[in-house]
Amino acid sequence: MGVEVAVEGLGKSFGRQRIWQDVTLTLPAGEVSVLLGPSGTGKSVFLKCLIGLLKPDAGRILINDTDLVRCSEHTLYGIRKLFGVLFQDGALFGSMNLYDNVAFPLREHTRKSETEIRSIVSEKMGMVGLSGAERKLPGEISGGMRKRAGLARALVLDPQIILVDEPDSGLDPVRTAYISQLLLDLNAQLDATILIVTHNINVARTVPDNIGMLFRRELVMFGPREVLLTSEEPAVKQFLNGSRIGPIGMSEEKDEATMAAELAAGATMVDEIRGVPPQLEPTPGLPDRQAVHRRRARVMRILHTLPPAARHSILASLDSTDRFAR
Ligand SMILES: Nc1ncnc2c1ncn2[C@@H]1O[C@H](COP(=O)(O)OP(=O)(O)OP(=O)(O)O)[C@@H](O)[C@H]1O
Repeated sequence: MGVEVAVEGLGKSFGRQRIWQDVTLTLPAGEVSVLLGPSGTGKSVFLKCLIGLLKPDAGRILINDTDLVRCSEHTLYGIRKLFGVLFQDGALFGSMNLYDNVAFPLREHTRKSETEIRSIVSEKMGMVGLSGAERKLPGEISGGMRKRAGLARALVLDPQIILVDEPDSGLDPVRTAYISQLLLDLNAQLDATILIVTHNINVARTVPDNIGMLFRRELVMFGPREVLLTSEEPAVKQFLNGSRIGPIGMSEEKDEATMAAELAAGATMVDEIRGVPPQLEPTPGLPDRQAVHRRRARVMRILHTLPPAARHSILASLDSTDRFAR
């Protein structure tokens, strides 16, 4: 099963530019979480802090009781092996075919024989639907295939935490739907903790168990998907509706005067989308997601702390058996 990642009071600046501060959240073990936020709010910086590529200025990142922010290089090297990362463009080596790209971490970090490597590479390429494409070069395949190859490479060391940076960037809506399904299927098969960074509203609405959002250099909220999807917080509503109306402006945030002028002019969101759509389920034939059962128990424990709309939505999503069992 995946491991929990607890982030406490994290802050990061570059020189005098503060990216975000006081970010506190827990990625529950084995669950799928999404981190949303307008462009430039520091989502990728957050991912890089999680894997120790950037050092936060404040706070802690706890994994298996080790604080990544303060541990030795040696310990960090060990903890990094728990992670699989899919970077935006797949980050493949252009001169290597897909097989060698996917095999690369195994050849670098393990002493496995070429026979063992062949079996792992073909298993992972099969999982992402790329069997048969082993001899292709990254330049010869589509962006969607490159992402899937990057995902296969992220999986070869059997990660317990998978970080995915904008799986939808550069993909059409149909390919985005396929990669969304793939991420959920992988969660069912591996039970790994997954964090997806995106600004794709459909991915946020249908894939994760938990959602958070960065805005104005802070984490606006993080919690069960129902909390953010039913939120009345203006920035969250605006973002989920992809609307110009609200506090998010062209260059991150609007001033009060502009917002007041919009309201005075009677601006409203066109066709506002509300409610909590059903979450994607694993492809038939795959195992159940273990995370669903753990999450249900976890959410029921914190139900009384959640806003009424989220509570209502969670209770409505439970079937009669669940209600009976409570
Ligand atoms: N190594 C770095 N040195 C200095 N500034 C950086 C560095 N990396 C990122 N930044 C700055 O941090 C801010 C946040 O960048 P980041 O790429 O994390 O945003 P993002 O939310 O992922 O954006 P997008 O959705 O557009 O990908 C930007 O202003 C960027 O210029």
